[in-house]
Amino acid sequence: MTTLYRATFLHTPENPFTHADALRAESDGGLLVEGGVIRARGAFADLRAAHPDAPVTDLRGGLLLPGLIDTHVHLPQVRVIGGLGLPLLDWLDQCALPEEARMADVAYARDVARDFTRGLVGAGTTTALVFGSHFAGAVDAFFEEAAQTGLRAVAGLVVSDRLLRDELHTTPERSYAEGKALIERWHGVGRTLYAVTPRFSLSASEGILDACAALMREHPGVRFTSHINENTREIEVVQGLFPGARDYLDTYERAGLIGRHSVLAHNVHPSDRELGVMAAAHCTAAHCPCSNSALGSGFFPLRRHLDAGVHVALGSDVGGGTGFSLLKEGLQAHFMQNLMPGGVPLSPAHLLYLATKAGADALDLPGVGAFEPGQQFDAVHLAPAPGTPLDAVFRHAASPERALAAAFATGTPGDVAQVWIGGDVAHTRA
Ligand SMILES: O=c1[nH]c(=O)c2nc[nH]c2[nH]1
Ligand SMILES: [Zn+2]
Repeated sequence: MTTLYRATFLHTPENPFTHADALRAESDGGLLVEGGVIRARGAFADLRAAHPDAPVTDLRGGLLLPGLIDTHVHLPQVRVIGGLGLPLLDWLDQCALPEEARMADVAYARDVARDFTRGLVGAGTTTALVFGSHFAGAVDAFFEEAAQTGLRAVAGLVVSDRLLRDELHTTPERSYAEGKALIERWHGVGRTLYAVTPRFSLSASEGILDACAALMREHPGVRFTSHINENTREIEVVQGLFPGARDYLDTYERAGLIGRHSVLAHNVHPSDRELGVMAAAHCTAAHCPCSNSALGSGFFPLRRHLDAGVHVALGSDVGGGTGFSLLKEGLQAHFMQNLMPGGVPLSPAHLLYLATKAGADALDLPGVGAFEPGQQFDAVHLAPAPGTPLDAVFRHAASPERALAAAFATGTPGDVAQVWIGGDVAHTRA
C-alpha cells in the first residue's frame, strides 16, 4: 500500500555536532511511503506531480518528526515514576527495587508491560533500548507486548548476583541459561533485538559479567547495556568491589563487554581514560538529564564526551527519570548545558538529533532515525490541541526550526496526535 504524507517535517540525517546545516526541513513536504518504507521525499507539490494517484494523508498544521529513540528506560519502573529527592542508592532501595521484585508475578508483569509500552509509544517513542526485568517471564511478557504494539524493542534480562534484594539475585549459570533461551526466542524476531544487561557493576560479580560476555561472544549482534559513573557514592562502592580495576569502565572492559554495540547509561563522572576507551570502542553514552536532575547525580559533561569523540544519545531513564517524553529530556539537556560551566549550547537541531538519529546510530539501526528514502516510516505527528500555547506558536512560527524549538520547550505526550512504526499506526491520541 502506498501513501503520500503531506506535512511540515524536520529530520537530522547528519550529526549537527560535526556537520553544519544538519537540520533538514520542508515546510510543505511530502513523504511517499510504500509498504512501510519511505520511497521518496521532497516538496509536496513535486511528489504529487510524480505520483498523481497516490492517496494523500494531510498532516498540515503540526510537525512530523522521525520516531523518537529512547536509549535508556526501565520496564519495571513505570509505576514508581516520581520518587523525587533521593540519591541513587537510596532511591533504588526505597522506590525501584521493591517494585522490581513484584515482576516475579507474570500477570503483574504483563500489566506493567502494557502501561510501559503505551507510555513509550504515546510519547512518540518508536524504538527503545529497554532495561527489562530480573525475571525471565516478565521479559517474555514485555517482548510479547512490544510485538503487539509494534514497538522496536531492544531489551534483555537484567542480571545481578549481589547487594540488591535476594529475590532479584541470580547466579552466573542461571543468568547464562535464561539469557540464551531469551536470545533464541526473541533476538532478530520481528522488530525485537536482545540486549545483554547486567544491572551495574555494583550488583554484578566478575562471574556474572563473564557469563554476560559468553552470551555476547556466542550470539554476535546482540546488544549490550548497563549503567556507569552515575553517582559518586556508587562509584566508590564499585572501586571497593573491583580493587584491580582501573576505573568503572574497566569492570566491563576486562570482561570483554565494551564495543560498537554497547550503550552505557549516565557517565556523569567519567575519567579521561574512560572517555578515550569509549570513543575508540565506538560505544555510546546514554544521557538521561531528567534522571540526573531528579536523583541529584550531577551535570553530564557533554563537552568532554564530544571532545573525546564519544557518541551520545538520549534516554528517559524512567523511573529515575520523570516520564517518557524525549522532548522533555531534550529540554532538560538544554537547561543543564546552559547552567553548567563549559556546557554545550544545544540548538533545536542538536536536540532532534539526540532524540532520533543518535539513538539509531547507538543501536546500529540504519533503517530508522531520519526520513531518508529506504528507511522505515517511523514517525511522530505533533499536533497540539487548538487553543493551547504550542498551537499558537505553531500557527505563528517564523520557520519550522522555531516550531521545533517550541515543541522541545513546551511539548508533551498530549501533543502527540499519531505515531507510525514501519508504516503502521501504533498510537492515535484519544
Ligand atoms: O538510574 C538508575 N536506575 C536504576 O534502576 C539503576 N540500577 C542501577 N543503577 C541505576 N541507575
Ligand atoms: Zn537506568
